[in-house]
Formats: sequence, C-alpha cells, structure tokens
Amino acid sequence: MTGSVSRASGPSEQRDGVLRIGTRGSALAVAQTTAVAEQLAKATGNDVELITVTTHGDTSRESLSELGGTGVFATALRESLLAGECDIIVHSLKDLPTGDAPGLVIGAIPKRADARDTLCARDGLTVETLPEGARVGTGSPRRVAQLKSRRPDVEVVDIRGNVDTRLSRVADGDLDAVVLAAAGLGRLGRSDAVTEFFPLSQVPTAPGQGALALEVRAGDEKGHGAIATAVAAVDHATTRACATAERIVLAGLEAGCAAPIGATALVDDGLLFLTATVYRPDGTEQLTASHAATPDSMSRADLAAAARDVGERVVAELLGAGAAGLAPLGSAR
Ligand SMILES: NCc1[nH]cc(CCC(=O)O)c1CC(=O)O
Repeated sequence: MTGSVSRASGPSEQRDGVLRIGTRGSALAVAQTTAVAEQLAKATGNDVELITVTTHGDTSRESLSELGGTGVFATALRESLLAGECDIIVHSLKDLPTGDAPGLVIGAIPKRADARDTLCARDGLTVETLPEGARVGTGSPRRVAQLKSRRPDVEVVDIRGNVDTRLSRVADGDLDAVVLAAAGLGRLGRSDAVTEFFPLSQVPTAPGQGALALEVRAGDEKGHGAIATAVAAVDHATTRACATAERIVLAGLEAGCAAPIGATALVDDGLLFLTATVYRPDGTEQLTASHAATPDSMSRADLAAAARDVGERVVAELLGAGAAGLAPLGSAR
C-alpha cells in the first residue's frame, strides 16, 4: 500500500499514520524532498505531508563565503524539527555542517544521485573550448580553484541564487557558463543545460554531493515507531559509508562546506575507495591523497569502520603533506 504525498499550507498537528517532512522552500529543496516523500510513502504506506521552512540562506543575497558557508541552510529546519513542528527534515548533505547538532541524528542517507559537477555553457562549450577570458559563474571556492587550475585565464564571477537564476545568467548572455551539480539539475529536470560532465577522478566534488540526509530527533531513529521504520526503509548502506568517509575529510581538516576541498568515495567490488584533494584557492597548487579499505562485510557496522579507516588515513596524509598551509580551512562552525 502506498501512502499519499501532500503539501501543508501552514503549521500542522501530529496525526497518527502521517509523517511530516520539513523542507526548505527552494525549487530544488521541494523537488528533492518530494522525491524522498514519495519513497517514504511507498516504503511505509504512511501518508506524508511536506512542510516548508524558510531559511536565512534562502532569502539572503550575500555570497556563500560571506554567509560563512556552513549551516546557513540547516538552522531553521533544525529548529522546526526540535520544536516538534515536523518529524523528519531533508538536507542536501553537502550543505550540512559536520559538527554535532544537539538532540538530532542523521536517520537516513538515501541512495546518492550523480555526484559530478557539470559545466552549463552557451553554444555547447566545454572547459577546453571556452574562449580566452570567458566569464564563468560559481560561488564555490572549490569550483573556482578547479576551474583556475585548468583555465587560469577564465574570469570567475561570484554568483548566488537558485539553479534557475544561475542558468538564466547564461541564457541572458551575461555569463558564458556556470558550474552546477549534476544532481541538482537532474532533480529539477534541467539536465538538458549540461554541456560537459566533469569526471570525478579529475574533479572531485564537495563531500556528500548528490546525497541527501534525513535528520530526526535523537531516539526517533530507534525501535519500531513510524519514524524509525521510515528512515530505515530509505537508508542506503554504501551511500552512507561513502558520504561518511568524505565528511571525515571535512571534519578532519576542520573545514567548512565553503573550503576548497573535493572528496569522492565509492564502493566497488568489495573495496571502499576515498580520494580527496585540497586546492590553493587560486588553483596553482593542489594536494591529493587516496586510500582504500576492505570492509569485513557489507554490513552497516563494517562499512562504517572502513569509512573511518580510509577517512582518517586520507586526513593524516593531507595534513602531513601541508594541506593546512595551502588553503584557508577553518570555516567550520
Ligand atoms: N550549495 C548549493 C547546492 N546544494 C545542493 C545542490 C545540489 C546538488 C546536491 O544535492 O549535492 C546545490 C546546487 C549546486 O551545487 O549546483
């Protein structure tokens, strides 16, 4: 039996058999939360209600680095969850700070979408074929450094705003291209705008990119209640392990989501691989570390142990090679 998915118009009371999911109000957030809601309705038979929460990160026009990067999107959602106004909140994992949120736990990380970055350029252009001095929009220090390392001549324009606003700056002729996550474009049905997919092996993306995190009040993930059953049904073991390994790099370098760091993990043929790169913000230098571990089994506990193992080895190697001197890392909060 599949439950139904609806959108609440205002604050909503707790009712039996109904899961209330809090989401940011942007088109991307609503699209990805709706997809999660449908997955939850199908897996549990519960009705699912979407509750929109407006956050400072949505309304502010400041750049991501001015906002401080980490956490701007998460705080209002978390307050709403702690206040009991909803039962589960959905974040883009890459926007979620690595620090503890008192009273909350990540109850599920569903199967990840495409973790790659893309170029969305005019006239089918790619990083290689962009004209000399082309104007490329991104607000992410990692993407700036990665672009500059390949095309030092490119003029990077700091942009903010939702995916459609960013794409419109290319359509309007103001920018030659923007760099955007494949996952977000896919969720919005805008993959048609992509002119180049960057291989993860050359362009590692933000820790957790392409993955979502379902946060619940601590304790609600345990036992056989409706919330515990729901999050257990959509948690994806290998995605959780990969995202955990990538986020250990962020935490270990004491970096925030605005730091120039790329990390990418994958599970293949029984091995967990993790590669991470720290960039000098101008793209002239970078440090990469790559490690693999063999989990004893594909159980969540063994995968988690392997994720910690590779994560810690990658962090130690990067710090030992001088990563802290390469980039301003300390924007974690
Ligand atoms: N920081 C913005 C953001 N947060 C999540 C996504 C979509 C991709 C994802 O879920 O990882 C995006 C847009 C982008 O980076 O292009």
